[in-house]
Amino acid sequence: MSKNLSIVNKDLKEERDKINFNVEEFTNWFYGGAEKVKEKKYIENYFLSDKDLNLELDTSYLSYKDKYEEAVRRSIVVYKKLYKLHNEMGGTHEDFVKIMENLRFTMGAINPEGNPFVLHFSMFALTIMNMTNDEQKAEWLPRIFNCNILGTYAQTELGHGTYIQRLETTATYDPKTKEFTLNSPTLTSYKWWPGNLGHTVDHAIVMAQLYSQGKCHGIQPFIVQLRDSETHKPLPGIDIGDIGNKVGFQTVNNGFLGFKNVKVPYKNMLMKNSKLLEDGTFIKPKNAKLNYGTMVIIRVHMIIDAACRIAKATTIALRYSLVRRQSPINPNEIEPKIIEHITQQNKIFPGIAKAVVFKCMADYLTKLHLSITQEGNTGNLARMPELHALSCCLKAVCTNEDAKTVEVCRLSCGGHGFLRSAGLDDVYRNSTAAQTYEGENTVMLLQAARFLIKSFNEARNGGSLTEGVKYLFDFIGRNGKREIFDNSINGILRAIQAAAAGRTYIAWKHIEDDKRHNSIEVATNLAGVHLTKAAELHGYVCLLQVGIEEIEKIIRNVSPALGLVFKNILELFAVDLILNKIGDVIQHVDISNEDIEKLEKQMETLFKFFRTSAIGVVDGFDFSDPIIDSTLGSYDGNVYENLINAARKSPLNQEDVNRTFHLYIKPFMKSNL
Ligand SMILES: CCCCCCCCCCCCCCCCCCCCC/C=C/C(=O)SCCNC(=O)CCNC(=O)[C@H](O)C(C)(C)COP(=O)(O)OP(=O)(O)OC[C@H]1O[C@@H](n2cnc3c(N)ncnc32)[C@H](O)[C@@H]1OP(=O)(O)O
Ligand SMILES: Cc1cc2nc3c(=O)[nH]c(=O)nc-3n(C[C@H](O)[C@H](O)[C@H](O)COP(=O)(O)OP(=O)(O)OC[C@H]3O[C@@H](n4cnc5c(N)ncnc54)[C@H](O)[C@@H]3O)c2cc1C
Repeated sequence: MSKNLSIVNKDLKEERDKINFNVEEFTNWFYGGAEKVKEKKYIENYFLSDKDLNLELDTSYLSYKDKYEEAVRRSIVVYKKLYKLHNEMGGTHEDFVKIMENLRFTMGAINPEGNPFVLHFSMFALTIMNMTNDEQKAEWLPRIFNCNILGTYAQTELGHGTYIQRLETTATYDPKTKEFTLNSPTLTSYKWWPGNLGHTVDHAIVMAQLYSQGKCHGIQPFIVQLRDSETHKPLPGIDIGDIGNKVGFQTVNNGFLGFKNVKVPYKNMLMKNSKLLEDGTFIKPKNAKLNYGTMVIIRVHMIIDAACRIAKATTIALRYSLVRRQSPINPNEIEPKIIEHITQQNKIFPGIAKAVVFKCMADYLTKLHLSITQEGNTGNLARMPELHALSCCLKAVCTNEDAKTVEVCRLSCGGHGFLRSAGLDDVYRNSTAAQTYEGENTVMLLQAARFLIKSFNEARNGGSLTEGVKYLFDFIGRNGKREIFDNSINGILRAIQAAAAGRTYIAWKHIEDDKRHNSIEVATNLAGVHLTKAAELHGYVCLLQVGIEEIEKIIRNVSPALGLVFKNILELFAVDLILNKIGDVIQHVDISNEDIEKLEKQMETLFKFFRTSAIGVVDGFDFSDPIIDSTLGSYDGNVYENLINAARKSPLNQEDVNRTFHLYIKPFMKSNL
């Protein structure tokens, strides 16, 4: 997609003239190579240039219902084109995934408040791909791929989202009719939240408690038809609808769903993992948690989403900060660009570094997921808990950081940041939604902490540990002595590791002490705050460790000028991290006041260096103007023209006197009260 062709603001041009590395080289890294960048630009342009999308229409002014209808209309334009492009590209599955992955971000510009088909093209399809036997794949995949049926993933209920073992929807098998009967026995058993469920899809993966031969066999996935394929009317026994207005995701069409004696054929239970014989005999899977697999895949994908939201928000905040002038630093000088205020740099530069490090982590986790899945396909499930713990931990840490950073970016744009046209509100709403969906973040941290405590026990007993938690051995080896701080990047990593291990030890000790008077479960609950802190610190250890490893590799493969920028970014991430976690570090590391002052000074030096590179890095994220969709963050930096133009489009400005004046205001003013 070409940059905006209008004249670039002179302050922004002056900044770009000073960039001392090759921006394109950075972009090539961010998207995985020059070929991928070309592909991304092509796909973006292919979709966004379509006039039928009518992207001129600002949907934020529409009613709830109109927003949904417009989102469906636009999505259909997109998906028709997707299939056309897929055919042109050769029609392989890889081509499809390639388009989908690029489309994910383009979709944000097309449906800023969410995509009413996202669950079909993600959780629904992925569950069928990964949890079915061969016959089921043959039956369902072509229909899903061709969109002859549309589906969602219906797990959460009114009463339970986190504790999925206690979901209440039942699926009772009758071997005589070879059917399941689905029921929602209570109000709290109603499915509640599934995206696209309300009025869009006609099928769902339904997670329900399986009853057979008089016993409950835990939650299992079923594919269930919900609406008639011709009329789209709910089928008999199905009570379905939209859950109403939300904080965000307005056009995702999250829904509710109740069942009353709904019959589902035998072949519709997904049977790759658990199996039910036709006579009703249940055969347990190798690991009961295999049914949670789709959630793991999506959590892995959520890290790159977090990186991209931060990249987008920092692009807006930085470009704006380079053209906005306010408050002279020296009283007799002209007002500087607001970025010259060091506090502004402190708000934005660490965010840019996070986007880069999260992208490194997303690449790492994607590879790890692939390799553990391949092991799983050969029957080796040994590393499933490690992947589960890591994906929970990073999903929580990255989306928490994401929401925090996006909000700081909004604040860094002052009053204008509060305008919808600034483009930060939808990013924030999507960030904060991600803190809850696919596992509430506290709960995710507690899952990761379980793994940490297990590993700590293992380390104490001289057992073996997975690579990512080997630092627990160092802590135990120090035998109560504190880690000595040294001010290098690896020194910072060791300090954060010591803090994470130390907090794990505090949580472990808390549990051990409380166990004397309580059950292990109660003792674990009482240690909850320590456990979440330990898991959070562990997440930062992983990010820094992977950041160091990946960025060292990158530096070896890019030009020296870009290498220096990456080095600067890594140090920014590390120093910002240790200063933010200094309380935890002080508890477990021998670090002096002078060391801390040195770190603070180092941060200032890092800011100074990054001051000239920052614009190159955010330009290198390569968000085109339609994707940025921001009056403050467009490539040309013409923020004031953009702001007034956007304001003029307000529906209230389409007439110079609003009817409420004659209806209410004038009579009120003339009434003399
Ligand atoms: C048409 C063609 C398409 C082609 C497709 C191509 C697609 C390619 C592109 C893909 C693009 C992707 C795009 C992504 C965008 C997606 C946008 C999505 C929009 C939003 C959708 C939102 C959806 C949802 O929210 S779905 C609902 C999610 N719900 C949750 O997350 C619930 C959270 N709760 C849990 O996960 C569990 O209940 C848990 C883990 C908290 C506890 O479970 P439990 O059974 O009660 O477990 P417990 O007894 O406590 O034991 C813990 C024990 O179990 C181990 N464990 C748990 N889970 C796992 C696991 N998954 N794997 C391995 N082990 C696991 C855990 O380790 C503990 O072990 P021990 O400590 O040893 O006991
Ligand atoms: C935008 C959005 C989209 C969604 N899309 C889907 C979808 O497509 N399909 C689907 O099935 N679901 C979907 N969900 C549901 C989502 O997965 C759940 O809301 C989420 O897993 C949290 O569960 P909950 O709502 O039951 O929260 P609760 O578990 O009730 O959480 C409430 C509070 O209790 C705390 N808490 C709960 N359990 C524990 C514990 N064990 N230890 C400590 N604290 C605890 C939590 O930390 C939280 O503070 C969506 C949700 C949202 C917001």
